Amino acid sequence: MTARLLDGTALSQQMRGQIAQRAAQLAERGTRPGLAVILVGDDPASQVYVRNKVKACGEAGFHSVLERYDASLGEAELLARIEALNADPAIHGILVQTPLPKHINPQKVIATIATHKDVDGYSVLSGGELLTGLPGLRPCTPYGCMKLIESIDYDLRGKHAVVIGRSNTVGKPMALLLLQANATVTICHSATPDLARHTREADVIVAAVGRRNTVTREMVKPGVVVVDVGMNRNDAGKLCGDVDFEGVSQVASAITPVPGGVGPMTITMLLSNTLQAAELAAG
Ligand SMILES: NC(=O)C1=CN([C@@H]2O[C@H](COP(=O)(O)OP(=O)(O)OC[C@H]3O[C@@H](n4cnc5c(N)ncnc54)[C@H](OP(=O)(O)O)[C@@H]3O)[C@@H](O)[C@H]2O)C=CC1
Ligand SMILES: Nc1nc(=O)c2c([nH]1)NC[C@@H]1CN(c3ccc(C(=O)N[C@@H](CCC(=O)O)C(=O)O)cc3)C=[N+]21
Repeated sequence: MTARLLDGTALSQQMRGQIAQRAAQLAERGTRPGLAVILVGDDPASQVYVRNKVKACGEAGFHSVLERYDASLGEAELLARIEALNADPAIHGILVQTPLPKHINPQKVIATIATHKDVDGYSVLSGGELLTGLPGLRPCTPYGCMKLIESIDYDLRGKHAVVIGRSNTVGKPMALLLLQANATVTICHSATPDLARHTREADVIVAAVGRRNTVTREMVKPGVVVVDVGMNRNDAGKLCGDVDFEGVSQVASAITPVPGGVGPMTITMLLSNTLQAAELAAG
């Protein structure tokens, strides 16, 4: 069997068209969605991601600002900048790109962003809203993974979903979204002794580890749906995910590519969250 491609580029294009339309309607009522992206330091991957985010904002008709600071920026100065953006009515979403330099505490940064502008969905309140099933801003990457699964009308009810990875930004919220969609969810991590024992039982696998070839063909059952969040480089320097795409795509029923899968959807859901925040602000 050859798997169906869960094409994040195509789904993003479609969704961003709809987002741009809603943004134009909101702009007619006097509110243009606005996103502020803050980048501290010169991590090359982060530079690519923030550029993609700002470009996507422009294409959707959003207002956006990119603030770049030297890695030596003090924590207090960063927090003061965030406070200023909290008070800026033209800004509906604030994103501080991670990783941050070691002298800056990311928890403090997240806690300083006004909750209603936390379009990453990283705040304690957003986490609690997700946990309890209340409406709120969902973390972009897991939210995008759900949209990819929904795009093929796959019904998660009663299915066994295995999430590999338990970070606060990807693995944990991913597991909660799958649970909310009525899947039976297993969360695996670095202390899981026999990963393959779990993945072999899975109807759906979401891999969010950061290590290539974490999921190989022998580890999955035929027909599995595979969502690959990982962003790694192979020996040739090429971008690749956590899943051996070549092997697994021969037995899976659907699989995301890297690049062109979850990555573009993360940015699409960032636009969606920013629009949602702007619509709420406009009343
Ligand atoms: N496409 C996109 O939009 C995005 C991609 N990413 C990518 O996704 C990947 C994961 O990101 P993130 O969650 O932030 O990473 P973290 O490093 O925060 O988390 C990785 C998780 O993987 C677990 N893990 C590590 N080794 C193994 C193993 N051998 N078996 C099972 N689990 C393991 C860790 O377990 P433990 O908790 O025990 O340490 C941890 O929970 C990275 O490649 C990142 O670049 C991230 C965000 C967005
Ligand atoms: N506050 C914060 N919010 C984030 O959402 C956030 C973050 N920090 N830090 C890093 C991770 C990673 N992340 C990606 C976004 C887009 C692509 C993306 O567009 N990927 C393209 C390829 C890009 C390339 O060519 O390198 C693709 O997969 O097709 C990847 C990764 C967001 N993150």
